[in-house]
Amino acid sequence: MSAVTYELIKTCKQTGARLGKVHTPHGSFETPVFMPVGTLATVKTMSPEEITEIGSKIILSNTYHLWLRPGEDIIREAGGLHKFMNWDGSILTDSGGFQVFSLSDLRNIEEKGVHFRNHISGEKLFLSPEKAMQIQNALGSDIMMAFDECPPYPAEHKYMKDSVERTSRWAERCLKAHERPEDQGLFGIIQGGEYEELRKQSAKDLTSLDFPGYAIGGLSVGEPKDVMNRVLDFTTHWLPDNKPRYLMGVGSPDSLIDGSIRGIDMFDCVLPTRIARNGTCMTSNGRLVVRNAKFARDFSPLDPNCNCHTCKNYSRAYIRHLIKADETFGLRLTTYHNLYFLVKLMEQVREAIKADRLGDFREEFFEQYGFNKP
Ligand SMILES: Nc1cc(CSc2ncc[nH]2)c2nc(N)[nH]c(=O)c2c1
Repeated sequence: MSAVTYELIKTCKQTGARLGKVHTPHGSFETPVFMPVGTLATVKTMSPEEITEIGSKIILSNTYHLWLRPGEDIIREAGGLHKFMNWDGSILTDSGGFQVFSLSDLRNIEEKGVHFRNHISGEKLFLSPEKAMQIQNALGSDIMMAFDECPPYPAEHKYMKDSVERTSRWAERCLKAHERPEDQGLFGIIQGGEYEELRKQSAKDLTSLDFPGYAIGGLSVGEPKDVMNRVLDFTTHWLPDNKPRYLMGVGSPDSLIDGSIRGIDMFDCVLPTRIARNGTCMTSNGRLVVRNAKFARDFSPLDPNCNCHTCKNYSRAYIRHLIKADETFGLRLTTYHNLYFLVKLMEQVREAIKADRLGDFREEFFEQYGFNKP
């Protein structure tokens, strides 16, 4: 019995969206779901209690970062990542390959794994499918990701084909190296760029290995949104209905809705927490850059339609003042609001699926948020 199982509850009659539930050793969560990112064992500026208060039941963390600092041995000795960070919900950890390519130089990828330079100390390091499994086993995450290569966008077909075939061989090595599949679910990651037959090959290779869930990787790497949507349209066809589908690194409110419409169940993105730290907020009427001078005497909430702690207690003028004064409390208020906004957005998506009207909801949300503006 896998540690992670999926329950398909219903499919939206108006779109390809699915209402489901994922069960892990640390609880269950409804899908489609947005997962806050806590790269270094914290969702930046938020306490675990606040993440729970916002309504999140699963967060992400990073194998690469925690391996480098503080080291998986310390986290293992603490009793695992849940105990170390005092979070008793579910945790998904990415496998490190993507972070090596986005953070380190001196990268040399070969069949055995990836040689690179530690982006903090400069020392030469090596990460392999086996090492990525060993680290995630030590972290004790509920959902582990296979070690993959996420090629740059765009990539030549020949390079992408060789990379997909290596990522499939690495996936098999991950399954062999994974110590406790009964305690931690391991998801395979589909690659293949924008090439339909490579996405089909990757999906067939990985679904033949029968992972408890599948991620669609290699997207949200700079490609236009219509390319991402086209790749989703044909890739989900080759994924089983009874397993979760996780679109990595996505995203913005429009991509969360469009990905849900295309049958994606799980999303993550650093966007809401990252833009919050420079004073940019997501609101039901579009983005609001609260540090702008025009809000200096605006005593209304960030979003008049939001019931979050920030919007019920603090004004744009006050939050602008804190951000301009580099007061940490300001970042906490914007981060709390942005995460609450996306968690609530996914609740609305799930409600729209229940009512078989996600297509109508998309039109209403896009209109109010301003996505349709030329
Ligand atoms: N866009 C994108 C984002 C991420 C990071 S997801 C994440 N890790 C930690 C937080 N969020 C990816 N990760 C992997 N392993 N493979 C990918 O193809 C890929 C693509």
